[in-house]
Amino acid sequence: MKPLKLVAQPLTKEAFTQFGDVIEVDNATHFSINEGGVERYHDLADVQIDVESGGKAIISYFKINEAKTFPHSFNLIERHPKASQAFIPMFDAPVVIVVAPKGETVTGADLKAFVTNGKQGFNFHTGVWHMPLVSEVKDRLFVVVDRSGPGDNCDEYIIENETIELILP
Ligand SMILES: NC(=O)N[C@@H](O)C(=O)O
Ligand code: NI
Repeated sequence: MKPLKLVAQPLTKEAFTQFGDVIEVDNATHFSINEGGVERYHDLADVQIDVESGGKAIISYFKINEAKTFPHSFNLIERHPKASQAFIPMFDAPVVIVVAPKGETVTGADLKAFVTNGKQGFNFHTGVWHMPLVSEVKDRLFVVVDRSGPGDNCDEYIIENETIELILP
């Protein structure tokens, strides 16, 4: 079967709107605090949590235990039906992500790959399909803002009958 080759496009707020938020200082609302000693880049992402059903926002670190080789073949994607999930890299290097619009089925044609500019994080909105985090470099660290609480918050989906290859730009 001919693989579907996914080539990442640059991550921009405009291109990512239907999937979530881009976390970056460029063009962000910002103001001086602490008597001018600190600049606050304010309200960069919409943290969506199902507090009404017992969910709460948590902050975690994700550390890459296993570097992936690229092109990276995958066919499993996932979504979080109860909350958003933000990733903030603790390093200055591009990160490749793959998303697909909300919905009950996904095909390879629905997938979009993005690559950060090395100074961006990203926040998947509730229910947005995404490839689980991968990196070509071991030990990279990410701050992750997502949810803990009752019930399952991770739906997995296998894209059938397609071989998808994610290519590093
Ligand atoms: N499983 C988990 O917490 N991580 C995934 O949700 C992911 O998007 O990497
Ligand atoms: Ni996830």
